[in-house]
Amino acid sequence: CSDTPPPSAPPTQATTSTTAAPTTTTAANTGPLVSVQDVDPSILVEARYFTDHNFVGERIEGYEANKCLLMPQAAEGLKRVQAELKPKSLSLKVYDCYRPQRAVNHFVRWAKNADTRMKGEFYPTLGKDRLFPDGYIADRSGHSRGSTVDLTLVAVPPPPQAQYRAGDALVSCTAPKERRFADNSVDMGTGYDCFDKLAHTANPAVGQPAQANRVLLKSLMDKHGFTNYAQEWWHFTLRGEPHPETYFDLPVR
Ligand SMILES: C[C@@H](N)C(=O)N[C@H](C)C(=O)O
Ligand SMILES: [Zn+2]
Repeated sequence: CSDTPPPSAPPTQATTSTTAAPTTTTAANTGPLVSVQDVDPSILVEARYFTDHNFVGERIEGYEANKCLLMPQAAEGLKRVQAELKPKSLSLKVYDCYRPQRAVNHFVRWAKNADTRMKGEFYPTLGKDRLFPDGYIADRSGHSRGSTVDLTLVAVPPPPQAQYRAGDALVSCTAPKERRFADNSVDMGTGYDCFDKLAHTANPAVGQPAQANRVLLKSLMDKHGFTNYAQEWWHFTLRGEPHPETYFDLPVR
């Protein structure tokens, strides 16, 4: 089954819950969220929305650090997946974890403006006006509930990661791995946040070994309690998540 993002009118504010009592004692106020690297330091973090290398082309509001915050239950699930990957000389790399509601609101504002500077890589075949209606971005995202994560697989030891600089030439995320942006991940058939049918997890047009890599990631995540979103091979939500109705707005710091 898939975690279908519910359609709804764009919220102007998070429903809740910045007032929830903190359950951790970290320096930053992370409410009930924990840093995944405190739970398993071997999990790689490349928080794309903290950088310019994303579909908007600039750092997204609410991301103040290269950190992955999640509910403890979700972080523990990732730790179990990581343990299964270790004998295969593979690691998880997370691209996005908890997403503040203000970041979602930034996406909503961006969708209404005329800027298409990142189209060539991230939505090469779709108008940006289709990204929300077609389900590639949600105006009420599971990420804001703290139990949804975008992630991939990386070989261990991890190859060096290329750095994107604003203004670099863009290559379609649907291009073969050798031509598209040099992510240090294994081949998943498309780049991250590739808003295209080729990113649909079960798309048979994806070649081997990318298809096998998708199956491996999905099956291990499923085994440890996460459900994949059928339109995005990288997007998973914890079943039985602890705050299914709460859209948090604490910054990631
Ligand atoms: C934007 C993309 N990374 C993503 O997470 N999409 C889903 C549908 C979401 O916004 O929740
Ligand atoms: Zn996602």
